[in-house]
Amino acid sequence: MFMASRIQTRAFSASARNLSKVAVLGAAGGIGQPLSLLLKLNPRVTELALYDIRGAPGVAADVSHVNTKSTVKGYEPTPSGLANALKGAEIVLIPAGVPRKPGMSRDDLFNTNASIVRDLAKACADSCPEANILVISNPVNSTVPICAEVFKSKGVYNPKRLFGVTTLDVVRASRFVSEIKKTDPANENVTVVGGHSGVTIVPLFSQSNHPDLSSNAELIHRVQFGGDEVVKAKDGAGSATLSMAMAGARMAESLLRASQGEKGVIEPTFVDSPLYKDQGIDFFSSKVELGPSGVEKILPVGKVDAVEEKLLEACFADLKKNIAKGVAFVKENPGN
Ligand SMILES: NC(=O)c1ccc[n+]([C@@H]2O[C@H](COP(=O)([O-])OP(=O)(O)OC[C@H]3O[C@@H](n4cnc5c(N)ncnc54)[C@H](O)[C@@H]3O)[C@@H](O)[C@H]2O)c1
Ligand SMILES: O=C(O)C[C@H](O)C(=O)O
Repeated sequence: MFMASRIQTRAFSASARNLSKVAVLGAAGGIGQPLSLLLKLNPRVTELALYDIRGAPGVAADVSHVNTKSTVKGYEPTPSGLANALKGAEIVLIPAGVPRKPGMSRDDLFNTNASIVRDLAKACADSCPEANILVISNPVNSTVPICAEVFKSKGVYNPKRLFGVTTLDVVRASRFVSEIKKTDPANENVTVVGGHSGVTIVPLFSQSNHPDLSSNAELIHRVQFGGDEVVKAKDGAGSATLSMAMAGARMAESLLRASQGEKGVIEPTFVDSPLYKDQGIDFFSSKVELGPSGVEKILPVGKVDAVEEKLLEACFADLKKNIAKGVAFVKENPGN
C-alpha cells in the first residue's frame, strides 16, 4: 500500500513537471496557424492557448480536432482573454504584427509592430513573468529590446527567458548549402550569428562542413536576404509563414526538451548577450545552450575568417542602431 502510493506520487510529480502550456499570440495569422498546428502535433505540449485580435477561437476549434492529447483553447480579443491565455504559460510565441511587402525592409515594419509587441510584452510581464518569451514579430533586432525594456519597467526582466527567434536563418543556411553540395540538410549545421535582417545575419561557413563556402558571396547573400526571396515570390501577400512556423516550432520544442531535463540542447537565438557588450551591442544571436531556466550558456562565436570578420563589422553597425531604436521607443512611448 505504502509502496503503491509512493509510486503514484512519483508518477504524478513527473507528469506534473511535464505539463507545458504554450501560448501563441497572433495565432490566426500566416505564421500563427501552421505554428499552432505544429505545436498541437508536439506531444510535449499539453495545453495550447491561442490568442489574436481576430479569429483565434476559430483556429482553436479547428486545431482542437487533431487527435493528439493536448487541449486547445482560443481566447477572445479582450484584456481578460489575453491574460487568461497567458496565465500559467511556460512558453509564449509572438508572431503578432504585420509582415513585409516587396520593397520594404524589416525596419519599415517598426512603426506598426513596435507598439503591438510592447503591449503584448506588458501583458506577458503581468500574467506570466516567468515564461520563456519567443519573439518572432519583426524587426526582431528591435522587438526583442522592446520586450526587455517593458519587462525592466515592470521589474520582472529575466534575460534568460527572452529569445528572438532566428532559427529560420540556420534552417535556410543548411538547406541552401545542401542544395549546392548535394547533401542531406539534416547533416549541415551552419552557425549563423548577429541579428535577423539583411547584413546583420552573418553565416559562418568557415565553421561548417564546407569551409570553402565562406568565400561564396552569392550564398552569403542568399542567407542574408532569404526572407526577401519569399516576400518577392508572395508578391504582396506577406512573407515566410510555413518555413517560419517550422522554425518557431523547432525552437519551442528545443526549449521544452531542455526544460524537461535533456542536456546539451543548443539553438541559435537572439538574446541579451555578453559577447559584444563592450562594443555597445546588448543583444546578439549566437549558439545558445538551453536549460530548465531558459538560457543556460551563451556559446562564443569562435574563430572566424577574414571574410566573416568584415561581415561582422557591417552587422555590428546596423545591429547597434536597431537595438537602440527599440530601447528608445519604449522610453519615449511607454504606453498605458
Ligand atoms: N523571426 C522571423 O524569422 C520571422 C519570419 C517570418 C515572419 N516574421 C514576422 O512575423 C510577423 C507575423 O507574420 P505573419 O506572416 O504571420 O503576418 P500575418 O499578418 O499573417 O499575421 C499576423 C497576425 O497577428 C495578429 N495581430 C495583430 N496585432 C495583434 C495584437 N495586438 N495581438 C494579437 N495578435 C495580433 C493579426 O490579427 C494576424 O492574425 C511579421 O512581423 C513578420 O515580419 C518573422
Ligand atoms: O523576410 C521577412 O520579412 C520575414 C522573415 O523575417 C524572414 O526572414 O523570412
